Amino acid sequence: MKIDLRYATHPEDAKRYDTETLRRHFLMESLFEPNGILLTYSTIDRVVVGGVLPTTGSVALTAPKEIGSPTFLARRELGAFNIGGPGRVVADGAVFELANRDAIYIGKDTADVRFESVDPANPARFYVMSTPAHARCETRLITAAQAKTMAVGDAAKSNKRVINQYILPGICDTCQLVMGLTQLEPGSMWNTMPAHTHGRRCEVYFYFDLAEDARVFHLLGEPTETRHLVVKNEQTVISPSWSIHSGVGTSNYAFIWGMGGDNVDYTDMDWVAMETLR
Ligand SMILES: O=C[C@H](O)[C@@H](O)CC(=O)C(=O)O
Ligand SMILES: [Zn+2]
Repeated sequence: MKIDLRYATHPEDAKRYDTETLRRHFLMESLFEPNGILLTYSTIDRVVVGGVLPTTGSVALTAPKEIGSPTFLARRELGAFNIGGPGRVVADGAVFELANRDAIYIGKDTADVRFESVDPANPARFYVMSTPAHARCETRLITAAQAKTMAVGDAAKSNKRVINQYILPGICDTCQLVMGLTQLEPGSMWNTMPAHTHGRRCEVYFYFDLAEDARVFHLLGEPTETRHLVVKNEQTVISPSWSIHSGVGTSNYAFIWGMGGDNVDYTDMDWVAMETLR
């Protein structure tokens, strides 16, 4: 396992960052390594995000020093989405089968977590996100069919997409972790415009299902001080609570969003009027 430490940033500092500095603080460029776990630990809401790519072996979630506990989930909860071939998560001996786009919520106190692929030639790819948790919610599989879907946007605005909510109260009990997956329709490239912030929570976007030469111009920054990051397939951007998080692609794409912070109310967003954006 490799874990990269990132620190929180004040928006007055962030507005002076050049491209390279923005990328160093807010972008995770690489998440997958065969039979490995690549994580980023951010002091923003103490979220941990990353990827697990089991091929021939069973990949165990160990607790590096940054986690500060004997096991990874002693004081945390975790969500994992499979974006690859058929996979398996084993949580304290209980086996969960995850097809493509199925997710699992793993509750606090789960001591032993392992990730596996059914077929090493068509490996599972798990995108994971973890937040601190101080109560145990039940570990459970949320299949793509069980997610709550919301069709939003329209083709004339190039933002027709389906927001799939997976880890949210009412669908799956959780302490502070909230996660879902948004799929853009062919011909639609914009997500989340008009944009919003939510001072109560940070948000992480993991973009995937992009062709090798496709890019998403991810928008971040305070609404009156926007910046962009050019993002490619399977890259991740962290948005502090003061930042918008929106993007436009050179093609359609999908992304997994996840939040951590002070509430688990999906609708708690501060919408930004177009007139305000700079
Ligand atoms: O706070 C919620 C999030 O930003 C996302 O759910 C937005 C999103 O998936 C979309 O607009 O497509
Ligand atoms: Zn948001």
